[in-house]
Amino acid sequence: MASRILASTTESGPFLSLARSVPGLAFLSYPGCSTFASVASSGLSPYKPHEFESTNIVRKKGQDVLHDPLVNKGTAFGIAERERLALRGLLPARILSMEAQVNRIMEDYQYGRDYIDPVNVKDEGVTKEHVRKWNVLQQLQDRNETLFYNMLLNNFVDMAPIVYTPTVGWACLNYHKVYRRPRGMYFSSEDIGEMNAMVWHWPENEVDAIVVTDGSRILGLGDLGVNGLGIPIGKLDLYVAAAGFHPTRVLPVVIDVGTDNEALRSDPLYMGLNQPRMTGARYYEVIDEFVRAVMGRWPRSVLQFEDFNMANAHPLLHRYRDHHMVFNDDIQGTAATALAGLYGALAVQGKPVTALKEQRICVVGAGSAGMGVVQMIAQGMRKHGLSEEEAQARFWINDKDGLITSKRDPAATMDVVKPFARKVEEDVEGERLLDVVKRVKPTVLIGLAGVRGRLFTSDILKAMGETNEQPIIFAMSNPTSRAECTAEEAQKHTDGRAIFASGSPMADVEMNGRTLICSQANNLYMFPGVALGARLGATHHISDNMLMAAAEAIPTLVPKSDLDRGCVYPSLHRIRHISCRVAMAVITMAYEEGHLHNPRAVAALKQGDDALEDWVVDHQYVPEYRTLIELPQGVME
Ligand SMILES: NC(=O)C1=CN([C@@H]2O[C@H](COP(=O)(O)OP(=O)(O)OC[C@H]3O[C@@H](n4cnc5c(N)ncnc54)[C@H](O)[C@@H]3O)[C@@H](O)[C@H]2O)C=CC1
Ligand SMILES: CC(=O)C(=O)O
Ligand SMILES: [Mg+2]
Repeated sequence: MASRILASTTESGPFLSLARSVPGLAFLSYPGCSTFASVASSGLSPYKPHEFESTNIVRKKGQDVLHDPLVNKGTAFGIAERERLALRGLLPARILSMEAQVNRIMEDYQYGRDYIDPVNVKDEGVTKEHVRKWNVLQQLQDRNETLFYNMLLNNFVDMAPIVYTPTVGWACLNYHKVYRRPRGMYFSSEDIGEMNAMVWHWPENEVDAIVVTDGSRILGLGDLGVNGLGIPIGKLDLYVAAAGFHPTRVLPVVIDVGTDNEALRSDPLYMGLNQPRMTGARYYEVIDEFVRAVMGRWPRSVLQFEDFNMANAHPLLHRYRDHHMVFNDDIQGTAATALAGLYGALAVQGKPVTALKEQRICVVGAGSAGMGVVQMIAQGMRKHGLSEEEAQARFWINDKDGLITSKRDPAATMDVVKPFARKVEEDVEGERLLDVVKRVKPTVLIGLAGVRGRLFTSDILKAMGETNEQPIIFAMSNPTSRAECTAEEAQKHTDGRAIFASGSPMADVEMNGRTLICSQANNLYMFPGVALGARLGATHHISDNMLMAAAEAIPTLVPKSDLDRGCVYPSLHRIRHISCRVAMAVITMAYEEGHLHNPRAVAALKQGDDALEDWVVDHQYVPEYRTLIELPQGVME
């Protein structure tokens, strides 16, 4: 071994002379330093000019390569390097040239975040202030996750709209421009046959929660391909902050099967496969292999499906839900959230939960979210005594072609919709929303269509106000640009009598000296706690009854004083507590259904609510600094 070592990151000037003049001195420069050390120790001259050309050979693997600025090439790593350096799965599929990478950074260098189309920013209901804050938090997350989560948890109401909707929508639209380093895993249809090996490139042996998207329906923004990864990242930020999952044990994933978004595909900065979206059996083959691979390595993990398009969302849920702890947030999380909100709204009206079965409910949007909501509310109505047919008859469902009736072509109607199609004598198939509202006089109007242009027009809102003392109006589409109406519009056209909630946060409305509350009807009330309950309880799967129990838990957390102000949901200031209660509801229902497989959860449950709550809280990650070194006994940190 060399007895004396000189280390430097530069190879010039005085260092080189010194290296040459001292016999036996090993000169360490990066990379390729080991060559010098061994040359020196062998007794040969330490200096051979060509050896100062770095050897380029990297001994690291996986994330250690990506996180080493001296060797990292990011999306420019070629296929062979990705293979040999265990990078497959850690980078998006498309290989970018250095020139493309330069262009991405140059735009930022020249114009800052302003180059990211300010019109687009405004259009999405996101301000420049949102973008600035997103940037600050994203950089912090890359530097220091403990600090990031400490801030997010302690400023949840202020910061959730930055890491989550609506700003996350903007981040997804611009992901190919704002991308700086990878986060999470990337699988693609090119990886068929390789996924079982690729999952081992992820450095963590323990993963408790995975959120996966195929980017096909990102919020109401459509097909964004791999740009959609922003959503699993944002959701898992909330898993950590809101529910207390450990940040090293959550895994965001995007599955790249191409995109039908041609503008994105042809953008030189886009990082996904340059192919149309894959469909049919081959698509399911990709997803099956992915599920097998992640569940093979992390069998105790919860797997949340997020923002899959309508054609695949239901089939995928049913494909896996009996075999793994799988749930679809858009179908089930949204459904439980909407039901919880309806119970909350009834409480605001001073009515009992049983009044659910008296509601006439008009739903706009018959996709994953809309039909999930309809099914769960119907299940709630059945619980309160209605037959299946009676419950179905309390819904009027509208899609892009208007009111759905039994006259609709069955081939063009999803199976989940058919039982709710109006069974009518008169021909009202395709009736316009305004006419439906005027004719039916619904007590509840729910929007989950996800389209631009306010679907709840002033006439529709006025009609709701004319027939209801306190109309219940939930404009649940995200992000803000896709909401069916604003809180202000809802209140203005109903003389301030609406019980209103929106999917993305909106400000309360000041009217005639009163503050009219805008609640946030978003599945963030559900998914962190549902996953926490399932993971802690080892529930094997996630049943509809568990989600129903979670939905019923939420309204009990709204204090009377908040109900009097018109709040439909508990305050997000208490998100940890809310997620804990949701987790407890899931655990309790799992026990009743015989699916609570963690004996410690069973033991806590049997000691009563307080003990169960303490047990759940004990398992929640707290973002505080802990010492990272072993200290001798008696030595304080
Ligand atoms: N607040 C929340 O927690 C959640 C909100 N959402 C939002 O719901 C929206 C829809 O999501 P998915 O159901 O998954 O989408 P989807 O694509 O599965 O369904 C959209 C539905 O809207 C209908 N539609 C389209 N244009 C319409 C129009 N002009 N009038 C009436 N209906 C129309 C379509 O026919 C389809 O039935 C998105 O904006 C999404 O962000 C989804 C999940 C949770
Ligand atoms: C909130 C959510 O999951 C969505 O808008 O898709
Ligand atoms: Mg979603």
